Amino acid sequence: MQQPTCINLRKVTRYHCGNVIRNMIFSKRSLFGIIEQDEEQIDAVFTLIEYVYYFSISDYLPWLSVFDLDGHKAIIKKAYATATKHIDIEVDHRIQTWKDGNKSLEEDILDVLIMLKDTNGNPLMNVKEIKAQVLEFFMATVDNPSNAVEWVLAEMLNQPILMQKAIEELNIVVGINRWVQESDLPRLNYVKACIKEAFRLHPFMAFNVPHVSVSDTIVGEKYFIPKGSIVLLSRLGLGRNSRVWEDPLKFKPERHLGMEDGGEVVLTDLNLRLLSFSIGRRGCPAVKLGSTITTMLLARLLQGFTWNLPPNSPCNDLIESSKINHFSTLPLLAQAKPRLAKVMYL
Ligand code: HEM
Repeated sequence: MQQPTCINLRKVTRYHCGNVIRNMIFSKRSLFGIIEQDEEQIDAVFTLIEYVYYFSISDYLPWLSVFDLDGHKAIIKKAYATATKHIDIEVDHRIQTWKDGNKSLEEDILDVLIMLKDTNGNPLMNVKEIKAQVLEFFMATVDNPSNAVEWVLAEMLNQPILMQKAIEELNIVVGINRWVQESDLPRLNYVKACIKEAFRLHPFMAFNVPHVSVSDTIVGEKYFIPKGSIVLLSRLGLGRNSRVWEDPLKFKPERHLGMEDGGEVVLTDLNLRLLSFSIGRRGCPAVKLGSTITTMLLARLLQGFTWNLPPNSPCNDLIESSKINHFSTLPLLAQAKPRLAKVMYL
C-alpha cells in the first residue's frame, strides 16, 4: 500500500497564496515557469514583510542609515531585487503591449492599474507606482491567509474533534462529488470560525503595521496621543485579552458561532475585540478577497485530504517563535491522504 505523503504545510499555504495573487494580477500562476524561482520570489516577499516590523535605529536617527549598522538595508535590498525582478519585467512588457495596440480588453488587475485614468483622462499611475502597487498586493496577500491556515491545521491535528466537525460541515454543505466553491462559503460557518479563531489567537504578527499620528488626538476620552507618535496596535493584546475572551489561550472556534446577525460567521470583528483586517481609513480594503482566499484554501485542504501527524509525533509542538512573528518555530509537517474519488484530482 502506498504510504501517505508528508507535506510541509507552510510551503504549501504560502506558495498557494502566491499563485492566487499572481493569477489575479498577471493571469498566470507562474512568472518564471520554474517552480523553484516562483518559490524564491515568495520567500523574498516574506523577508520584506518581516522587515516592515523590525526595530531599526535609523528609523529614529535617519542619518545613521548610510552605515547600515544592523545590516537590514543589505538584506532588504537583496530581497527586494528577488521579489521584484520578474514583476518589473511583466509590468514593462504589459505596458508596451497596450502601447503597441495589441490589447484592448482589461483582463486582470495589471490591466486595470495600467488603464486607470485621472479626471483629465491621463494615466493615474506611472510605471514606478504600478510596480510598487503590484508588490504591495503580493505582500498583502501571502502572509495572513497562509499563517491562519497553517495554525488551524496545527490546532486541528492536536484536537482531531475540530477537524471532524469541519469535515462534517463540508460533507453536508458540499458533499464529496464536487469541489467546494466560493458560492458555498456563506454556509461554511464552522470552517470560517476556525480561521477567525486563528486570527484571534495566532495572528501573523504581534502588532499591526506601525503608523504615525498626523495630529494630536484623544482616544477613548482619556488617552492623549501627541502628533508624530509611532502607534502600534497589539493584535495579541486584543485577541488574548482575558477581559474580552473567556479562556483566551484555548483554541475554541465555537466562540465565534452565532455572534453576527443572521448567524453567518465573518472574519472581521466590527467591535474590535480582535484585529483581523483592522478598521478605519488604513483598514484592509480587501476583506472579502482575503476572507475568500483563506476560507477556500482551508476548505479545499480539508475536503481533499485526510490529515495526520507524521509517525513518531504524538502531537504538534505549537511553539510560537520568539522572533518577531508568531509562526510556530518549525513549519507544520503532516501526512496527507486523498479522501475523494481519484477522478476528482485529475
Ligand atoms: C486574510 C487576509 C487579510 C488580512 C487578515 C488582512 C489584514 C490587513 C490589515 C490588518 C491591514 C491594516 C494594516 C495597518 O494597520 O496598516 C491591511 C491593510 C491592507 N491590505 Fe489587507 N489583509 C488581508 C488580505 C489582503 C488582500 C488579499 C489584499 C489585496 C490583494 C489586501 C490589501 C491590503 C492593502 C492594500 C492594505 C493597505 C491599506 C492602506 O494602508 O490604506 N489585503 N490588511
